[in-house]
Amino acid sequence: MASTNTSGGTPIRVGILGASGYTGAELVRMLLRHPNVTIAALTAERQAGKPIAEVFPHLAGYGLPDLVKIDALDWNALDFIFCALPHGTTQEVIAGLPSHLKVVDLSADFRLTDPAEYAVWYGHEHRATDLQKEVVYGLTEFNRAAVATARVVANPGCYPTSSLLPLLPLLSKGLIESDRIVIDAKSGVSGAGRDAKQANLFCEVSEGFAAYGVGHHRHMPEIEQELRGVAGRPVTVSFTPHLVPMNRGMMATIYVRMTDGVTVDDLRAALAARYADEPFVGVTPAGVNPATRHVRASNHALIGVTADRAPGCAILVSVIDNLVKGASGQAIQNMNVMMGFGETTGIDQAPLFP
Ligand SMILES: NC(=O)C1=CN([C@@H]2O[C@H](COP(=O)(O)OP(=O)(O)OC[C@H]3O[C@@H](n4cnc5c(N)ncnc54)[C@H](OP(=O)(O)O)[C@@H]3O)[C@@H](O)[C@H]2O)C=CC1
Ligand SMILES: CC(=O)N[C@@H](CCC(=O)OP(=O)(O)O)C(=O)O
Repeated sequence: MASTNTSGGTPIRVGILGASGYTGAELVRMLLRHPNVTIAALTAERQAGKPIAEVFPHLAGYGLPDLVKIDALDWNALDFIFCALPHGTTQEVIAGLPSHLKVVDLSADFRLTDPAEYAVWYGHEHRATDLQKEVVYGLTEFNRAAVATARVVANPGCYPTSSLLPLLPLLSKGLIESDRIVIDAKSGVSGAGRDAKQANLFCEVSEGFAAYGVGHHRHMPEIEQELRGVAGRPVTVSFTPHLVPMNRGMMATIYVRMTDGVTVDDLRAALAARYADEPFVGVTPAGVNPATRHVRASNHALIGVTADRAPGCAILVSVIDNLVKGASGQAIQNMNVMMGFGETTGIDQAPLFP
């Protein structure tokens, strides 16, 4: 039941570092149906030595390699690496890889281009500043050309992905003010990873929901970095994430002030035009707002635009699946671009509904 190559070419040999985590499992699930890929190596830390089916029973029967420690890998037997390790553990690992390997890093370790800003938000010095200079930020729809020639791509965070997809086109066209952006975001609990933490226990997350990282979440500088790039000046956002009692899914409800003379219909038309040729990003019709279940387990993003009662203001509702477009799906999308495969290959599943 391993993946079969229908393209005629030799499949590339892929290694997944952190395969015993949630994003690692999603990479395996989707890559199993990718015709240009052979899953050649899977790593874990505490779970090393086990068959992956022991850690994830849903992945039994696919002929997958066992989980091993990173230092047991033969890099010469691999062509491409997905790095799905916790942030802070990744910089030295990727900096130490032989140069024939292309890499998509799902962690936050290479997303901030300024190491000084990284040190402020992540609490330690950046450990691979030379490599940082060549890493490309992989919000695919906005960086396709640079991703195509990159050796190492930093996959965006889930909150930044859901926030930037609606905001970048509107800000770059001068349709919204850059100083009045409020992002109220919600994530499913899988966003916190599979590691056991008290805050993620059933009794802590069920039957209620909570804000966290209020006023200081580390995705703020990532969002602001990318908005600054299109605005041409510093942008400060108000961003509050919430943990909601569902396994997967993410919604960013974004409040913006339109520039003088701009209407909500202008915003919707600009987003629809920007994404008309994009396979994974859609804009809902007037009066329709997207829900997380409309993109569940898919690489799709959906954006709704509605007038606010406050004059001159609009509300953008943006949904993704945090584990797919917010992580593993976008990582495969980036691999497809880096390797010259069809961009939707292996990730063209329709959303799972209900
Ligand atoms: N979950 C999400 O929705 C998203 C996650 N991300 C990012 O992707 C990365 C992976 O996230 P996720 O899959 O949720 O994390 P998990 O906690 O579920 O998995 C982490 C993986 O890394 C391994 N690992 C942990 N510590 C080390 C170490 N010191 N050395 C080597 N391997 C180690 C774990 O192995 P073991 O199980 O053996 O301990 C496990 O395989 C993170 O950087 C995360 O921030 C990005 C976007 C969204
Ligand atoms: C629910 C939850 O805890 N979510 C994570 C974000 C997941 C993600 O995208 O984080 P990285 O930047 O680490 O890749 C958080 O808030 O830290």
